Amino acid sequence: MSKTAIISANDVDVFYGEKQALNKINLDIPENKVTSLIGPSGCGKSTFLRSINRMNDLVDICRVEGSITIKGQDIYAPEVDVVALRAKVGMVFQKPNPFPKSIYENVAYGPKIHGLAKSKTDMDEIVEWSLIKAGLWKEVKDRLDQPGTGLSGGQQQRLCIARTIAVKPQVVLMDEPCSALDPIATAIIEELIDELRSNFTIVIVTHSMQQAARVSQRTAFFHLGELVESGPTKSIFTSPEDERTQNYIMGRIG
Ligand SMILES: Nc1ncnc2c1ncn2[C@@H]1O[C@H](COP(=O)(O)OP(=O)(O)OP(=O)(O)O)[C@@H](O)[C@H]1O
Repeated sequence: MSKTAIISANDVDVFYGEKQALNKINLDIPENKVTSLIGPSGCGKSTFLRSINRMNDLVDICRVEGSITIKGQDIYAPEVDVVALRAKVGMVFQKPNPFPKSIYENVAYGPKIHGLAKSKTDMDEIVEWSLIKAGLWKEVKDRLDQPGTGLSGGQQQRLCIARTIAVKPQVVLMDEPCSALDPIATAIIEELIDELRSNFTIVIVTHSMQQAARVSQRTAFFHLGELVESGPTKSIFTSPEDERTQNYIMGRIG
């Protein structure tokens, strides 16, 4: 594991039943940077992302082998509390999915179940901090009691980001967080991702190479369940070492 890596995947294999979706993945993910996972459809990007917070545990037929460590701790060790792990490694999904509750309650939910606020004042502060960090505070501060589902798609996605960061995770996983958004909402989220990396380590799956180039410092290219290469985003896009990466970047595959 390199010195600056917060997440380290070592020989990770993932199977769905008999079918192997990931083959011997070795990847170090550095702290306080944005790492994007790119590659053609079905190459295993989401599977890898979901193995970082054990979301794959929810799929009965899914089996993970090898090891993934976060700050040196094996997240698949038997003593790991998966609920606590998912607070430490939060996730933002493709489609904004706020709870059918108020804006305030959407953000307060995580801190409440993890006992992070001792008083209403504490909770108010956490909610405000999270909404500010998610770039949503100004737009919603006068209507915190209104339903989160009443916001626009882009605002809902920022609400989901606020909800994720409210429990102060170390890592935020994002699975195509802009794919349901228009270009303006996408640009706002991309700017936000750049700001968030000072507090969090971000791993993002994206189909858009332009997005990977805009938001990430590191890029990992997956193909048919293999990690073909990874490195600084600029090098991956301007001088990839492997022909498969080159072909993907030139639009010849995927
Ligand atoms: N729940 C599941 N059950 C069975 N097979 C699955 C499941 N989820 C994914 N797979 C298979 O694992 C492989 C990798 O899928 P995955 O969704 O990780 O790829 P991806 O690169 O994220 O694709 P996309 O870009 O289309 O989202 C595919 O062959 C897919 O069919």
